Amino acid sequence: MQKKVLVIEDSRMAMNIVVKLIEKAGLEAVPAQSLTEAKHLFSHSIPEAFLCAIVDYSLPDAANGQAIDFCLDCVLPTIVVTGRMDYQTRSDVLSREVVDYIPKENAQTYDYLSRLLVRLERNKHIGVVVAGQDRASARHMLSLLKRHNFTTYEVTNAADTQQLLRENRNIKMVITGAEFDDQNSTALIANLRVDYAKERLAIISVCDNDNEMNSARYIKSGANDFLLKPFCHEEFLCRISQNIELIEHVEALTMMANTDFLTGLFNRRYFFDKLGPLVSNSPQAQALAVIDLDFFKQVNDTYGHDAGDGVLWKTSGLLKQHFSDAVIARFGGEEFCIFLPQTPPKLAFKRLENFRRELASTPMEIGAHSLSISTSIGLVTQLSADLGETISQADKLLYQAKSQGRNRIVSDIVLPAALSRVASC
Ligand SMILES: Nc1nc2c(ncn2[C@@H]2O[C@H](COP(=O)(O)OP(=O)(O)OP(=O)(O)O)[C@@H](O)[C@H]2O)c(=O)[nH]1
Repeated sequence: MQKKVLVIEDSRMAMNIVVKLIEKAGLEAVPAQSLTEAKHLFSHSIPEAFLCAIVDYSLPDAANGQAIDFCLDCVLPTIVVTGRMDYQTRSDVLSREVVDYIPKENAQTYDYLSRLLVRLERNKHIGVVVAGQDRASARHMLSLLKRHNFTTYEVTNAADTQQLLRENRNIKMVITGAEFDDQNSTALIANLRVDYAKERLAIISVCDNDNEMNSARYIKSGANDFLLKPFCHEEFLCRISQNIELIEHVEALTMMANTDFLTGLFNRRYFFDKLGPLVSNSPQAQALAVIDLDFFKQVNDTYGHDAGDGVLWKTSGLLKQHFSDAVIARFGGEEFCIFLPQTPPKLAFKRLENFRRELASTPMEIGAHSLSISTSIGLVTQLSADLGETISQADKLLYQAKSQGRNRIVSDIVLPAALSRVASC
């Protein structure tokens, strides 16, 4: 369900901008020009439907932040956007449990707000561990993180930190302090780095301001960033968000580098990187197949390149359906490669045969056309320790499948006649 954002703002211009940002973030704006209108709208809504509220500090019927209190009483994560930039207003806003305080200073204000909205939705799926902090600091940090929708964990010793990371793949950040029961902070950071690269897990060290050497020690032990105590609410959250955003950028780039844009399947390079070591360690009980669409050039020539793309996309979808436990890659053009882990030869053949039959017997609806598509498959069940060699062997078997008439599997296993017969489609 599309989440809603309550906006309480009396300036028509600011309202228009904020509503556009909300819609751009894929959310639904519920605009109110006064506190009274907001109360009315909210009382007629389902509270759980709201992601957050964006509130002007000063409104005609709520001059001193009463709209903020209303939203907080409704347990709405509240972002305050205001033209008032004086110290008193800022302290007054930040003394409440708001998500953030954003002064309307320039166009960047709205850019920041836009990123914050995206973050609030995404942060729900991101875990942050607060480790080795004194009670008061831990409580303060956890409260700030929860307001930003992060999933939070608190630990007091290094062993629990490592255990938590092993059990929760959603954790992308550890905020370490110096108050560990079993290990010092630099030792924990160095140990975490053995298993988690900087691009996978951000470690932020929070250190006391009384020792200028601490920050450098933590960074040299592997921390991504540090914060000196005492820090302010905004600085803490800006550092957290920037480090999380950096990890997400690297994840997105890695994804782009490893996948095929059209089908979303892995590409050839990733297939070799991931499977090369795996296959060389234990080539037994694995199967690998190269799958190639038949007469695909004719599809392009007859129906156009876009229709060809549609066929590739739909074929990939069917592959994902049939082989959700396998590693599937698009090797290029109309050729796919699939690695089936822990699959005995006959089962591998049967599963590929089911796929081949379904593809060949189900006309593919592409635009106004209904196309018959078939595949030829080369299957290897006795894998060599060298992945490249196995793929060449699968290619040779695929070539045989093509030259024997296409729409069939040729494998390195001896099968009963009934199974190896060409399916009539
Ligand atoms: N639409 C589309 N076509 C592609 C893409 N990549 C390669 N092709 C086309 O795929 C076709 C492959 O043709 P061929 O290698 O002759 O293979 P084929 O027609 O399937 O013939 P056989 O494999 O012998 O059955 C060529 O026309 C390429 O231009 C792509 O990403 N999208």
